[in-house]
Amino acid sequence: MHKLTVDNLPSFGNGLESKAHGLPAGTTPDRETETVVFSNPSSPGVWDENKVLANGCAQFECIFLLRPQNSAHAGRPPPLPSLSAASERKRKGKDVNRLTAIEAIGFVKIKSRKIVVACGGTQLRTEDILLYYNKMLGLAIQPPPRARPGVALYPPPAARLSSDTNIFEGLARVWAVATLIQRDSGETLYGQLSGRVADSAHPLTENGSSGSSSSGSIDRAYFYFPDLVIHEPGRYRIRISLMEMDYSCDSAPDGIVRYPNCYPEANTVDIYRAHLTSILAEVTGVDAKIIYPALQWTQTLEKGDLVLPVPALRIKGKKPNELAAEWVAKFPESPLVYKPTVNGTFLQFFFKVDKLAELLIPSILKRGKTFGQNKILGLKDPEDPSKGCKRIIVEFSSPNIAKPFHAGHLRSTIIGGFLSNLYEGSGWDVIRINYLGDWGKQYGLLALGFEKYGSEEALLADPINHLYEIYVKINKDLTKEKDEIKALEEAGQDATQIKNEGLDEQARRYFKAMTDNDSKAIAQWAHFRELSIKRYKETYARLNIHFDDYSGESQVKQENMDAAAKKMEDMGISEVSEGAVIVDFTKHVEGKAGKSLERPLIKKKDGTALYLTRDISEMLQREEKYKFDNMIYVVASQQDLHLKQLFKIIDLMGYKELAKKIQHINFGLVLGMSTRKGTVKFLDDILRDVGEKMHEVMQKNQSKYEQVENPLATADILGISSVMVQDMSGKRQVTFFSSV
Ligand SMILES: NC(=[NH2+])NCCC[C@H](N)C(=O)O
Repeated sequence: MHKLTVDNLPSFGNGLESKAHGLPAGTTPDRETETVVFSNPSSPGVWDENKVLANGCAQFECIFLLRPQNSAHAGRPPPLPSLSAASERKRKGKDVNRLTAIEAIGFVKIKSRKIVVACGGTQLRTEDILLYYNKMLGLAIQPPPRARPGVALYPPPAARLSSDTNIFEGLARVWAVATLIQRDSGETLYGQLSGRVADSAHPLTENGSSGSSSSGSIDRAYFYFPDLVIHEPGRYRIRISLMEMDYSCDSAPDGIVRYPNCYPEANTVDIYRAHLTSILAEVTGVDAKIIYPALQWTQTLEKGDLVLPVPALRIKGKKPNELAAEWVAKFPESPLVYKPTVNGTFLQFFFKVDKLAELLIPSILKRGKTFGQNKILGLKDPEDPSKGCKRIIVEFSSPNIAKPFHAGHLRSTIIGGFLSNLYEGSGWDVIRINYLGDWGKQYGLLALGFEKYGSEEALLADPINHLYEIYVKINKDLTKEKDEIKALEEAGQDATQIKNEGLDEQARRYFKAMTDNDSKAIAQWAHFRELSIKRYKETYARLNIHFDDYSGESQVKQENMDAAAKKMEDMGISEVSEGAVIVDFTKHVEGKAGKSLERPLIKKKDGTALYLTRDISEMLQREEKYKFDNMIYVVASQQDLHLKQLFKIIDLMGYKELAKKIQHINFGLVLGMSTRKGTVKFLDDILRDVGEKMHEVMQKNQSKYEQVENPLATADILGISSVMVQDMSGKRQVTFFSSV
């Protein structure tokens, strides 16, 4: 961009303005005079309360009489354009000389500092001028002395802003926009003025360099329009409008429509959506409320930054592509977007890049770590923050103690972590729950295994791996026992003794002791659980993930399961089948849907509860404990059926409100997650492996590698990040292959 400083800012220079400024003719105003012309009470631009317009803007104006004469500026005026015979005739017939009369008008609204232009609003139009400051502002406009149709105005119009208060801090949000107006009728002439019609403020400090102000001095800024072209001869006024974006959004003044879901203060793209909506409402004649939600993000940038599917505007009787072409033809010049393009039945919008950067970068700098967050979304009542925010439970990761932390758990951890952060960034109160697999007969078996193979020392040193080793060993023993029983029975021999005293029976009894609250059994189990959680926490911390509640299957209270079972029985949801309790969905849900839900077990013959039984009561417990507004289960799609059964049972039990609040977020499995070493069993191993792989890759470029300060730690972070990013970049429901 052309860079201006105080010294090369084109000066007024031709003496004509001095007349308009009340200075003796022929004098070239010095810089100070130029700048403060409108705050000079004797100048024509004096503030006049009587001119407060209906829209709340005060207007003061200064007419510059422009006649041909030698200008004093250094640059040469551009050559006259060669005019076509037709326009030459038109020009002569209308007795318009080659110069276009230009009038500059400044509008300044002086009121409270509150201002809304783009805030959820519709007002980001070139003709809108809303600058609210609590102190007087001076606006000086320097029009060019000559203007020729079809040739860039020269010297380019520039506007200066001055204030005796500090305006620099708000300057990133101030823009000036040039609009061409028919001199007599006052009509706004879209399409007749081209070039860059909008500019953001360039701070101007006393010493001439851009930057922050020194306190006590007058803050000044300038706006510059280097390439404005008026196409047809005529008499015009150029209006320079100042506008300030207000991203704070705590209130919208009367008359400004707020689209639902429009948060420009949090999301710069919403400024564009609001802006496009106001233009499109005019161009299409469709209600803005229909247009705004129809403007969508694109998947890839070559399709534009925003698209409008034309059929979404529900216009009957015309083909969408014809409508699109019509609208493009009518689309006015915009400071923010290029003319849209038609692609099939879509209108594609491309943002003007320099403006986007000017809007986006200050917003990023200002908001720092909170950039991208929008806490309003999570409010119970967006109009009244005192009512508090909504609460969501995200249940994710949920590994099983003493069993491998497999790829499914990893994906659940990553997706659940992201979801939690997204909700948190959206202002929800997020409760992260890890629902551990920590209950059932297998934990009785694990305790027996520990008696046989365990060591307290090894347990303390590495609980997760040690418990897993024991689990593998004791399961081997169990398989052996089962084989023995099978062999005996096949040989027609009696296997009762093994059945009554074997490992399986002992495990059952041990687990029974656990459910009966036997203190010794419970203490041992709790010890395993605590040590495992401690280690999990350390690993999760490497992923920047934490949980608010380590719940688990063990935490479901027996009395709650009894109550739920009774309720299901009373309501006729469950029934006894071959000594066990089941839910036969074909009896409750008609047709195919009922059939596909199958006939899950609720209680085994021996009266013990199952995975599904525990999930039912756990959900009711969570509702009681957390009084959540929504709950998400992040679980692999392998368990789709389980969760469908769970949700349906809750619905059948009459918890209709609860049933509406719960959601299963599933995902495909990651296949081929084994690694080169074939030793990946736990999250720690996965993270170690990806770190090592990353380190290998880094070493391939030795010269770069040497520049890395702490290569191992860097590789570790890069490895973890790549695992997370790779997961999120793939489609959630797709099963994909991955190998380290
Ligand atoms: N509420 C639930 N059932 N959550 C899913 C738990 C996942 C289970 N622990 C597993 O590893 O398969």
